[in-house]
Parts: sequence; structure tokens; C-alpha cells
Amino acid sequence: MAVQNSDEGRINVCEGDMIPGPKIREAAKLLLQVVDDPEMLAGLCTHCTPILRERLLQLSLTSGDFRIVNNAKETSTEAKSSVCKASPVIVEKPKLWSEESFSSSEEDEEPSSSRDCEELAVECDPAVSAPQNTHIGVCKPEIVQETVTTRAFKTEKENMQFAWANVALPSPGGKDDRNGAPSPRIGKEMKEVKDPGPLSREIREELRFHAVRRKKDFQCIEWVRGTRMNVAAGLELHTGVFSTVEQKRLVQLVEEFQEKGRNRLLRERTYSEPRKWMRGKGRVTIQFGCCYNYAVDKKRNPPGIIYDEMVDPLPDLLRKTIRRLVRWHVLPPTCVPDSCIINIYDEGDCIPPHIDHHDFVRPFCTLSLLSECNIVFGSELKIAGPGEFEGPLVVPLPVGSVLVLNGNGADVAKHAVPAVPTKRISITFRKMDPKKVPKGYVHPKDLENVAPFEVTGTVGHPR
Ligand SMILES: O=C(O)CCC(=O)C(=O)O
Ligand SMILES: [Fe+2]
Repeated sequence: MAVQNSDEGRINVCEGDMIPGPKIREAAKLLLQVVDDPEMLAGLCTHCTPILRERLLQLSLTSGDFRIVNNAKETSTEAKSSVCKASPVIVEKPKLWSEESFSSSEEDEEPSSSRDCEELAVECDPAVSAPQNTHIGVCKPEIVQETVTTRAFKTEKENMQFAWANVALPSPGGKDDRNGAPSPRIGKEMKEVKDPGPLSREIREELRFHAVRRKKDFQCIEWVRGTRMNVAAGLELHTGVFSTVEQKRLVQLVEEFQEKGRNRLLRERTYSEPRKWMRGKGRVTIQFGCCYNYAVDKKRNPPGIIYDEMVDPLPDLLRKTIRRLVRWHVLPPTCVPDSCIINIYDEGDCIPPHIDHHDFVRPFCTLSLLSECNIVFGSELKIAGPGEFEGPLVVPLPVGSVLVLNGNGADVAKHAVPAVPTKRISITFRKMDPKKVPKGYVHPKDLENVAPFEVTGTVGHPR
């Protein structure tokens, strides 16, 4: 249902006006709840929508008051021409990885380049930009900026000339966070602005938790063994679970382990780099927690988890990732993954049609990194050529998204990733069937009793 516009509560904002931070945060939280309304989104492409959501989220997390520095009509051209050169708004960086820091130190800061990337997602490679939904149609940066700065906020309320380019946010001490230099947008008067202090970790986590998008209504009706059914039932796609910075850290970790694997610094079966003798053959895999055998191996082990083969244990960052998945309601606490397989796809690499082995319990999930690709589902998948697979359901996997496989989607439908157009990394997290846990496996303490995040209802409603 479309959101109804109402003239009540219309706000006139003039240059120099101060808007108290709590009001802005409250407005941003409200907008976050209706941001997916079709009327709100009219004219926005699917690339812009997550950016708008991310920006609203940033606003809902900022501390300090806001001053309108000029009006939207004047600045929309300025914004258009300067978008790629400078951040149009100085926003206090919300703490990332809110439950726990990816790094050992709470205060660990990102290098300025990655922070710029967070703030100016439109300027960055879409492959590492804000969480995205499907990626249909690509906007030029200027167009994205124009859309975000004017159209999204103007709508019927012409008087509410609220635009990113028009707002200056004081950061503590009047400094630009990114390089410590005084911000050109913050004048003397801004020093008088009272900073209500940072939001608590719990509120930050709840806000980010509420911004996660969850698609659970996949449909693919097929006749299977005489029964008509939805073979996609049980599939879920979650976006916005990992920030761009968190994704970058995960990619870094994968690259570090790939390097160690190449240098034979990992257990023998942790890292595997098959010989590629034709297109669609082979992709690098890194396994943690258990050794999964794809096909009968040299020692005649059947496919499945090998009982007497050890691989390296799950690194700290991947255990944190698992906790995030459970805390943020992507996987149930009854199914905390204790193993994972990283697939590194170079351009042209693929994964052929398969159903994941039942040595792993359901549900399980796959995190997509670096670039978007399609995954195909169906009770029968056609092999149309080397690395070319076709099926009745094609699901685009946005960068940073998590696909959960359960029910028919995991056990009736096969899935395959056709040859990818560009390098991609996926991490599949799975819990071993307790009867199949390999010899010598030590269960990590921090994966015991992982509790899902409790929704307090103070911030918004789950989607
Ligand atoms: O790379 C993907 O998205 C799928 C990976 C997969 O199907 C698997 O590891 O079993
Ligand atoms: Fe799979």
C-alpha cells in the first residue's frame, strides 16, 4: 500500500536554520520504515534505492544538530558537478560491525579510502559499494546524486528543501573525520552546537538490524514426481547484513588465506586449486572446519565429510561472521554453522548443478562478495555448454547478500552458478550433521549459545 501524503506537519526550512539532531534522527527512522514504499521509490532505480536506505540509516545514526547551509535549488547543480570530487555531506561515521568490531580493537578505524567509499558509495566500484538489491540498469554517478539529493526528498513537500548537499553535520571538535582538517562546511557558529553524544551500541545494532532486507517469497512452480510444488520454497535472500567495510575485510581475509594456501602454509586439504583444463572447470576452494570431498578421491573416500582428514579451523573473522548471521536472524540458533567453504571464482569459473550433501544440516547459507552473479534453481537444470547452466528460476545475487537454502530450495531444486562474468568470492556456511563431525574437530567456544538479537521495538519494526 502506498504511503499517504499529508500536509500536516509540513516543515519550512531556511538557510541557516538549525534542526535538532533528535528530530532528524526521528525523521530518518520514520523514512527508513517507508523507504520501500512504491511512491517513495518512484523514479529511483534499483541501484539508488539501497543508497537512499544507507544514507537514511547514516542520518538515523548521527549525533549532533544540523544546519541548513543553502537551498536545494542552488545546490543541486553544484552537487551534480562536484559529486565525484568531494563528499557532499560530512556525516559522522556510524560504528560498523555494531555487535563487535571485526578488528581486535574497538577503536580501530578504517583507512580514509574505505571510509570515503562508505560515504560516497556512488563514486566507488559498484562491486564494493553499498548493499544492493538486484542490479538492473546502472546510473551514472551524477544521476544517482541528483536523485538522492532532490527528488527523493522534495516529492509533494516543495517547502522541505532538504538535500544532502545542503546539510552540514558537525563532527566532534569541528573536524572533518576523514583527515583531521577543519571542515570547510563547519563555521564558528557550529562550535556552539550541542552534541547529544553517541548512540549506544545496542541502538546502533538495532538500527542496522532493521535495515536488513529479507526476501522470502521465491516462487518456482514445477511438477516433481507427480506433485505440483514450489521448488523455491525455503529460499531467502538477505541484503544489508554486512557493510561495505565488513565485506572488504572478508575479501582481505580470503586473499590472505589464498596466499597462504599457494605458499603451502595451510593444511593440505584446506586449500585446493584444481587445474583448469577447460572453461567452466575448476575454481579455488578454501575449507575450514571439515574436509568436504566433492567426488571419490585418491584414497577412495566417498563424497561427503571425510572423517579422518583435518583442515584448518574457522578463523576468528569467519566465526564473527557466523555470529552476525545468527544474531541478525539470517540463520536460526539451532543451526549455527561450524564449517565453511570459500569459493574463489575467476572470470568464467562456475559451480555445476548440485544439491548440497546431507552431511550438512539445513538451512545453510552463502555470502556473495566482490561481484554480482546469477544462481539458477530447478528440479532439472540444463547444461547448455561449458559453464552454461539453465533453469526455471534465476536469482541475481547482489554483492554482500546472503542466500539461505532450506526446504525445497535446498533439497528438491538443484542449484548452479553459471560461468561468472568477473571475479567473485562466495562463502558457504554450513553446520555439520553431528554424526559426521570429523576426528579431532574442536568446537569453537564462541559458536556455542549464540543468541538472536532481541528486538526491543524502540527503533522500528522488522520487515
Ligand atoms: O557460489 C555460490 O553462490 C554457490 C556455492 C555453492 O553452491 C556451494 O558451495 O555449495
Ligand atoms: Fe551448493
